[in-house]
Amino acid sequence: MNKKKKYRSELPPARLAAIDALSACLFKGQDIQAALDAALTSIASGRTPDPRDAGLATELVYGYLRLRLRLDFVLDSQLKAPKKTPKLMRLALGLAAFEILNLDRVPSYASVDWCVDFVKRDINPRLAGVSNAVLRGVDRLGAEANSHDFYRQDDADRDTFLSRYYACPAWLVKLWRKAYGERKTVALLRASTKAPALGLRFDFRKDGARESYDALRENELCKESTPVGLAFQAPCPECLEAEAAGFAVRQSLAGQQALFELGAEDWARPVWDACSGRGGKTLLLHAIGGGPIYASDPSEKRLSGLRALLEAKGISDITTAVASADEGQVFDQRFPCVLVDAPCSGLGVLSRRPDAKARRSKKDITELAKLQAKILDNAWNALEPGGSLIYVTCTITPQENEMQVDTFLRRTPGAKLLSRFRTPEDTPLGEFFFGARFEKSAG
Ligand SMILES: C[S@@+](CC[C@H](N)C(=O)[O-])C[C@H]1O[C@@H](n2cnc3c(N)ncnc32)[C@H](O)[C@@H]1O
Repeated sequence: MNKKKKYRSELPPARLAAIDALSACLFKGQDIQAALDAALTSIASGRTPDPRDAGLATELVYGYLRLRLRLDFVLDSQLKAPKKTPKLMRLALGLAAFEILNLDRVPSYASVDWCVDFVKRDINPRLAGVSNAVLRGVDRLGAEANSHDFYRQDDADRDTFLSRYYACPAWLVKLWRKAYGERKTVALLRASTKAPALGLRFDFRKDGARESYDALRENELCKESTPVGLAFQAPCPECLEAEAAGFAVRQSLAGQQALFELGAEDWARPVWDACSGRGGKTLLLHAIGGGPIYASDPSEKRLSGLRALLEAKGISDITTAVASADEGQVFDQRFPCVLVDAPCSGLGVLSRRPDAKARRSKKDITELAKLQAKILDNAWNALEPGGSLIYVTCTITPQENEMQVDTFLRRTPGAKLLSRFRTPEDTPLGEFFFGARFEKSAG
């Protein structure tokens, strides 16, 4: 039997799934959640994966991605030839270093063992000794590797220090410091290194859901609420029960807050949700104000997810269409309210989508800002006089947020800014949304 195959089957399942998912994400550009789902299905040979393996693999993958640049700096301090290290070996070492420095319940020797065996059997036997030495070195560093001083020992400038310590690409640190200043940047960076709050949205049409919401709001782990949602510092058994009973589904509370802050409870119907995706916000709007709602998205896959939900819930007053919203008329009518939950760089939700740190570049922001501007202009054309256009992003860049709003107002006669919202920097939710509400003059 091929040695490589033999060892892969011996690698602890959660580590195997984590390495496969991270390789697919970082080396082949796949979406991390899709890659993790595929890896977990594969280790369970197509069956439902063991929940403990799935839980550990998820913690490893997301924890590693949140701290990847910091872990790389730690590895570089221990490697004699960092640039010559094969990328799969660096990934395995980084994952093991993450366990050693951040997971108290995993003994260091266990992390060293699986990683050294993996390097020996799956990468190159001659690199096993180096791997062992590097990980022992990381273990000796201990708490020092999580201290500020470790990342500025070479008199690194402030941007470099922040980039290393908070594991964030230097271009983004620079952009945030210039646009938003020191305090806000550090708050954003700090949030990006931690898991976000668990957000739930309740479906009060389900018997028992209201009681579950009321009881859970009193739970000590509950951090914030909206009229239909709650956020928890960490998943508690009662929240998981509420999900299992069908009372609630996961949905970012920061995203819910943005809609409520922009007056979602009063938006006139019918609403056109022009970037509906799988319909998280479409269903929230339906829950608080009913239909009719028109939902469209260019992604057939995402929209079919929404259609399946509508069928399962027996909702008939949401009409769907696969369509881009950046040009032409999608539905054959005008609307008193249009929601543009825009495609964006996602830099406000790095805690939930840490793969964006590796995938996004400065150039993407310019491209996305152009697309957002086109969608805004086209949505404006579909708006009735006196109607409201709502613009929402889950990112933090001036080009996609404040500047986007300002330039839209400048080039659009009859547009008035009614309100603007930004998730406060001291939010306990770990995620940041931006939104604006425009009104079209009635004349
Ligand atoms: C932030 S996500 C929307 C999330 C969704 N509203 C929800 O709450 O679940 C942005 C969406 O914009 C869609 N999109 C990308 N390009 C678009 C375009 N040209 N016109 C309309 N939507 C677009 C993406 O497919 C994606 O589903």
